Amino acid sequence: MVEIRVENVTHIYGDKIKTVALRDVSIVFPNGKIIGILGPSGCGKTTLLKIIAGLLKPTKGRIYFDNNDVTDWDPIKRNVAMVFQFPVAYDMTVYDNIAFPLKIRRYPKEEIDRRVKEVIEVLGISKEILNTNARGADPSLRQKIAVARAIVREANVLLLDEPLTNLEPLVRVELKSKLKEIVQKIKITTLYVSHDQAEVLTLAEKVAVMNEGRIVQYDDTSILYEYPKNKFVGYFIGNPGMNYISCVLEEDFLDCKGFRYKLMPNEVEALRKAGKEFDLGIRPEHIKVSRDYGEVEGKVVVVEKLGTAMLYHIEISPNVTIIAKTYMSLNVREGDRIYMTLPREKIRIFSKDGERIV
Ligand SMILES: Nc1ncnc2c1ncn2[C@@H]1O[C@H](COP(=O)(O)OP(=O)(O)OP(=O)(O)O)[C@@H](O)[C@H]1O
Repeated sequence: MVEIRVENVTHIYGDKIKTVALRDVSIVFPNGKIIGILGPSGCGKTTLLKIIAGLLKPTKGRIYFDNNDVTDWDPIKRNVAMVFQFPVAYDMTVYDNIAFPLKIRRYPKEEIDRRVKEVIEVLGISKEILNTNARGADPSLRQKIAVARAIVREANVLLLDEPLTNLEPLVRVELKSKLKEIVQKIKITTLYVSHDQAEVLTLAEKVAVMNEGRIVQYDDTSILYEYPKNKFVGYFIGNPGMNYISCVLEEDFLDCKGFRYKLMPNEVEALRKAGKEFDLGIRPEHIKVSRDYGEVEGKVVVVEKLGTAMLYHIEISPNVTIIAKTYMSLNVREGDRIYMTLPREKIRIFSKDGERIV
């Protein structure tokens, strides 16, 4: 296991039609930790993983494993293990599939046996199927075999690119907790890419959020959620994302059209430096809703269910609708009046160019 340092990496695909996939990315992935990479489709997540693995040479910039500059090393020399969305099962027995990386490195037979036994135990692969052909295995078993093959040798880095995406929900939960257990046990530096933010936020210790080829925030999961650096992260993290209400700074309050938000003296000072117009941000689950009282009044325009939660879309002034998420049913219908309380400690304020100020 190693610390991975990405320094000023830019990657451009194509000669005639150019696509800039990464723009001057610098980031450090600490030794032995599991780090998530989140971002919308096409933001450059897979390109970054391929560059770290040595499958792609960056157009510009360097990659370091500890103090070694590995930019010109091939994937084998880097000793990186990878698991992708569509697991590869070789046309051989389950045992041979798992033992493959050890056999090509000419490990002694007893050592191979010992390691295969260890990983099948951790992953819950039954001994009975070791001699069956892996091609016939169902998708969840094939993915377990792919993970087993990745961890059976002492790789420097484990790269997981959407490893659970094609699995049944129950198997996803099982394999997710096994992955966490494995990374904690063998302390391998792991990068985990997924579209599923809930999956990444529960597995990873720290998460890098990407957008348009850049890292926009790299923090502990609770900080990303509570203190998004900008409006993009506030909206991207969360389900649904953060609400934004545009407002204007007056003497010592924000005029949010439907209501006024009283500011503390230090907030007034910080906002004055940044201009006149802002966006007040609040997460749907932090809004307290009531049929009888609250500081902000609105009209329910849509009621929908999201799993066990209720989402109320509430119009607080013409063209301004926010979403409140609650796990209690209030027995309100579309068209009803509703009242909201916005807890001070949960309110964030962003400049018009999207950066968080308060
Ligand atoms: N081989 C390629 N040739 C040209 N453009 C490419 C190639 N691979 C990726 N791209 C482009 O580079 C950008 C980043 O792609 P990348 O696959 O790294 O994003 P991603 O965040 O992994 O997306 P997804 O979540 O959809 O897999 C996208 O605009 C994509 O279309």
